[in-house]
Amino acid sequence: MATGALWLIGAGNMGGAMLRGWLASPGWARPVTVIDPHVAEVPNGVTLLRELPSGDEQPDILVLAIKPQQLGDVAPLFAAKAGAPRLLLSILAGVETTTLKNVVGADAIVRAMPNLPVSIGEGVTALYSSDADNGARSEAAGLVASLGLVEWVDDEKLFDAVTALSGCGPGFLFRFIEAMAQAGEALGLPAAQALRLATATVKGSALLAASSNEGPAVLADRVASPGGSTREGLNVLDRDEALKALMRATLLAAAERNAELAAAARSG
Ligand SMILES: NC(=O)C1=CN([C@@H]2O[C@H](COP(=O)(O)OP(=O)(O)OC[C@H]3O[C@@H](n4cnc5c(N)ncnc54)[C@H](O)[C@@H]3O)[C@@H](O)[C@H]2O)C=CC1
Ligand SMILES: O=C(O)[C@@H]1CCC=N1
Repeated sequence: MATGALWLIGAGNMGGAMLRGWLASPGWARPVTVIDPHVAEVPNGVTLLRELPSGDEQPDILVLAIKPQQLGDVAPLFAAKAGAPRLLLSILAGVETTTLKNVVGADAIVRAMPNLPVSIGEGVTALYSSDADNGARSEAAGLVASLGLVEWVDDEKLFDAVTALSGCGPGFLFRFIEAMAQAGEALGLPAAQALRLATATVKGSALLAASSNEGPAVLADRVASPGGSTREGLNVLDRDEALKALMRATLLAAAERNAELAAAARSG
């Protein structure tokens, strides 16, 4: 297991989730420094700094996990440094490689789009790099492998799409669970019980879909006996492609926002 120092700039919702995932992964051996002016505490063994150290010291791996709108705050600190990290892993939605190269630099830059379940090793991390060699690519992939599924994206233009799907996706699914539970409640179930049923149903269905050789359309048909109640419910979701149209509009709105964030970061 690699042992070079890792600096994590920003340990909020997502940086914190990655940190928890890494520290829980077997054999994790890198010394970690969190740089965050606001985070209340960090796990045992992790160093906390309130700002990027001045001077030319650089880590082996720098993980950038601030908000895209906060990039301008750290830019002058990086500009003042003579060197650059060996590998930069940026999880900033929308912010492109060219912008990262201008602001931070690094021998190799890899964009990563994780999602919140990385904190329990069940996440998805999409990766893209225009300049990393095979060694740096496998190092980046190895870094996130313990956090769940890893998928490379070949074209940076598709990064906004994976961000909308798997990066934002947990947010949409949490909303779905909430809506399903509330619908159960409207049919008379106690709220807490409805939430338990909805959460376990989504979990079990996702596990089954992930382990099955059959696609979700076939699996849905397995639940829907002809003339039965599931079919009546599916008819509501399928009428005028109601659910599909809603998901298309949802992902499009998220992808368009990523493109706006990229444009803002480009213009500094
Ligand atoms: N929340 C999510 O599910 C996902 C977020 N992302 C990306 O992760 C990044 C962070 O998002 P969240 O964690 O949700 O935001 P957040 O607001 O929870 O975390 C940002 C952290 O950065 C810290 N910070 C602010 N200014 C700083 C500075 N100058 N130096 C060091 N740290 C600073 C804040 O104190 C905070 O702890 C964003 O770029 C977002 O696009 C990517 C995938 C999923
Ligand atoms: O909402 C956001 O901007 C970030 C990007 C992916 C998930 N959360």
